Amino acid sequence: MADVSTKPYVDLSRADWSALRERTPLPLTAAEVEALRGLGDVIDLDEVRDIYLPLARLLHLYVEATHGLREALNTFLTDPRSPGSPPQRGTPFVIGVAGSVAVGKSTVSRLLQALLARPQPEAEGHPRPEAPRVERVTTDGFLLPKAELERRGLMSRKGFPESYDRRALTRFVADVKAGKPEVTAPVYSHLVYDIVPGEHLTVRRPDILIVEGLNVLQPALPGKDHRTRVAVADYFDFSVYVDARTADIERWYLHRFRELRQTAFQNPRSYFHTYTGVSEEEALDYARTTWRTVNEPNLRENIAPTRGRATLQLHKGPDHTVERLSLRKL
Ligand SMILES: Nc1ncnc2c1ncn2[C@@H]1O[C@H](COP(=O)(O)OP(=O)(O)O)[C@@H](O)[C@H]1O
Ligand SMILES: CC(C)(COP(=O)(O)O)[C@@H](O)C(=O)NCCC(=O)O
Repeated sequence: MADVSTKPYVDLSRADWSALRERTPLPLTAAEVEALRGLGDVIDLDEVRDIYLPLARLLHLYVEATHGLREALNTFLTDPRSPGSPPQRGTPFVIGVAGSVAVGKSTVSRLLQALLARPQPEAEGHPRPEAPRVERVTTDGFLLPKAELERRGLMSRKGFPESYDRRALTRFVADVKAGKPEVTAPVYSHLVYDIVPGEHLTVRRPDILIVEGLNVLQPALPGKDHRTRVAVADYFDFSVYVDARTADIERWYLHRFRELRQTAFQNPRSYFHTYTGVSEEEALDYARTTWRTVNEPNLRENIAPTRGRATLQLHKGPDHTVERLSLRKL
């Protein structure tokens, strides 16, 4: 597995990576397997064991290392003239999850949330740490409201960087990262295809925050005054790019649309309810057009170019199983 190349990433085959699970303590208990099944996704349990358990272990190592850095910072900041000067409190560890529409970001994020929230093993000489509190937010809450997208002529650019209130998203993550006791985010409804007026989600100083969205690895826009602005990714301690071949992602997108037509779209309040009253072929034609004119160009122009900014790239095969991984060297 030795990697002597000068590339910024270490490439690991599935076999290399899954061998690391031998070093991952705490295999899943039967109750945890049941709980994971209850997440609502069809996740193969071998995949959880071979790919996502080692990933959760790696993330815990990063969290611990970050705590170590904070202690070093506190030592540095301690004023020798007033030894009682207050130490900096720990701030949440922030993980970004990026990738195309329908590549599996939500599934990976929900899984990581469940795995990271498991109680951690006792380290020698230390009391058993409490199970971390892990919160998850999706960036769709920061999409501009439908009326505003219509006003700006952006309805066919939904998911493109300009369809979001990027400042509000960055401010949200900056506030969480800074340790604010309560930070709120707007909520998007896939049912009505719009922001829900008056609804918010509140994040209260979690140990770990997962921020999932198409554009979370986008660099900052240059400021009007040419001063550098910050982007949401500047607050990430770790990031994952979920990668797959475009033809596979299109197939997953169409498959999900077909499933939603049998379930969520049946609700008369659904924005897509009309697609339950036409033939499957007609409904799929609409989905294919949305893929070809919105989601695929967004992937090509905006999302895929951010892949090289991620700490870890998961490369999926046609059946969602991870075939290879690229882990950034520090
Ligand atoms: N690991 C996986 N195994 C099987 N199916 C998956 C997996 N990940 C995602 N899917 C399926 O692929 C589709 C897209 O996944 P989703 O997590 O909703 O994507 P995104 O959040 O990127 O839009 C869904 O139908 C989901 O059930
Ligand atoms: C809501 C989305 C922009 C994704 O949001 P996000 O990743 O920011 O949470 C996307 O799922 C979407 O609805 N795109 C519009 C095109 C389509 O209907 O597929």
